[in-house]
Amino acid sequence: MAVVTNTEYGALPAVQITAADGSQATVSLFGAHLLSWKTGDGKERLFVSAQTPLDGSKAIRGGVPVIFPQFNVRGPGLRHGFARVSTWRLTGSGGDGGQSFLEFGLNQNDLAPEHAQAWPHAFELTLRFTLHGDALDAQFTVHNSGAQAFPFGLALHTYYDVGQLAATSISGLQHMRCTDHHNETLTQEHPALHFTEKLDRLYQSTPTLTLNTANATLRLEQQGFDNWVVWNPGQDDARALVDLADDEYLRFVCIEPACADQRPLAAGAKWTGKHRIAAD
Ligand SMILES: O=P(O)(O)OC[C@H]1O[C@H](O)[C@H](O)[C@@H](O)[C@@H]1O
Repeated sequence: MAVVTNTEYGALPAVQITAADGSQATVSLFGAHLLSWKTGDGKERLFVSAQTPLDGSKAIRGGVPVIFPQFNVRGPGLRHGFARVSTWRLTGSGGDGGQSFLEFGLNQNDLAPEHAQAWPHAFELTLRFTLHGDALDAQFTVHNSGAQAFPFGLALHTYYDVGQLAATSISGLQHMRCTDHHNETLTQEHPALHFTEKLDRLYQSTPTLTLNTANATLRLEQQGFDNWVVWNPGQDDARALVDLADDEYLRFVCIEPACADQRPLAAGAKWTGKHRIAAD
């Protein structure tokens, strides 16, 4: 049986689930933010900055920030949206038979007044994390519970602990077109994407990618998302981020299933995206 406990991460109330095989996930209610995912061997798979505030004053730098209702500045509202700075509800937990889950919900009644005013729509977000052997599944649903369509963008902005950036690469993007941070469109020629400088790229989605690090291979799968975003700030941008130590950029990459451009959701409709991260 899975064991679910209430805990704290920094000053943030969090929920921890431990599966029968010892794999474990810790999620703060602030942002429904996955802060730690350990596989059954005890290995931490996610990166969290040592400099990030953990008191709800700011979005958390690391783990899996939930981005909604807009990606970055691709919309009229708050950069990367309000979901990562809102307090969600735990709506379910439990599991057996090798599947242990935590589920979180957020709707318009949970929002701070300034966010509800800036984005005046009725909605219900559901995010379920499931531990499944050496894999973690995230299922993200957006329900338009109002009477009018609304536009949205989103992402699961996952920070992977890669140990050494220089020994890290991503395969599965060869021949894919992408847009970089200069807004230039290019085609990736090499089979593997390496990190030798700042990288901020938006690719069209593919069903599967592989993240290769010095110590691990992770297989990333998605269904329902439009894009993969790949980000590492590089040395100069890392220095400018107050919630990241100067050399921490050498320890993580973000690989994010996303719907970066705003898309409409009709009244009563639901969008669902699925993401699986499987360790070898
Ligand atoms: O600093 P944040 O608001 O968390 O954004 C962090 C990063 O998110 C995404 O990966 C974007 O592609 C980057 O351009 C951005 O810098």
